Amino acid sequence: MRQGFPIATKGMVIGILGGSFDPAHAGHAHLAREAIKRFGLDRVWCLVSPGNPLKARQPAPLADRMARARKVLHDPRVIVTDVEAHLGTRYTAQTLEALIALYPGVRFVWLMGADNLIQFDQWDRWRDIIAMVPIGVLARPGSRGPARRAKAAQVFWHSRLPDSAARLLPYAPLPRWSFVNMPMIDMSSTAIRAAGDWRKKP
Ligand SMILES: Nc1ncnc2c1ncn2[C@@H]1O[C@H](COP(=O)(O)OP(=O)(O)OP(=O)(O)O)[C@@H](O)[C@H]1O
Ligand SMILES: O=C(O)c1ccc[n+]([C@@H]2O[C@H](COP(=O)([O-])O)[C@@H](O)[C@H]2O)c1
Repeated sequence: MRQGFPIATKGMVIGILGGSFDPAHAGHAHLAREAIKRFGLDRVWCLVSPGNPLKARQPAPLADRMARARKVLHDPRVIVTDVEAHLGTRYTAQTLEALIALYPGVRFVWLMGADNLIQFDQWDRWRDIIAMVPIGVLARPGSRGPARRAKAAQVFWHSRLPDSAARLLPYAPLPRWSFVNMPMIDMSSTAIRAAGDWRKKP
């Protein structure tokens, strides 16, 4: 595998948590651990995005966000990667197409907090994304109700796997998604940024 591309072997089940990670925090680490447990994943790849196409605000430099994410997400099963910068992709549909082609025999699951499901129908080619990989949605404070009423959830309601069957998500026929509840951590990058420049802190 080329430099900058995480290693995966055939048969592995990998959850992909895309995000700005501006900066990474305990909520991300918690989501990754819970996703491994609930969906029976071998690894979680945290894809530190060059920039969310829906966010006008320019994030902190990628290298700073990567360094902080590596500190916060220190778990041997969690890989922090800037693979989108190496692929040259910005939209999730493109990224997934590239990863699926590059890693034959690897099963990918796209992970997101419930807040992302609310605006998922605004993502580029969102219906293609749900046709490409199963989607695991994890509860986030304040977002559970609105996420259930989200357009994507409504349109694909019949494709929802119940929380109790979440371990089947990586293997279920597509389209398939699951919403799992978990003990929630009320943390956000927005709140950390509001408290000051996180790059100046140890
Ligand atoms: N506390 C949390 N609980 C559950 N999911 C979370 C939590 N924080 C972030 N996530 C999820 O992690 C992914 C990446 O999030 P992101 O990097 O945008 O962090 P954020 O805290 O939401 O940032 P911001 O406040 O800048 O929007 C998203 O799918 C988001 O829903
Ligand atoms: O592809 C899109 O249109 C799209 C629109 C909004 C967000 N995303 C992805 O969703 C992930 C979460 O983004 P963020 O900024 O909310 O952390 C990250 O991987 C983004 O690239 C993707």
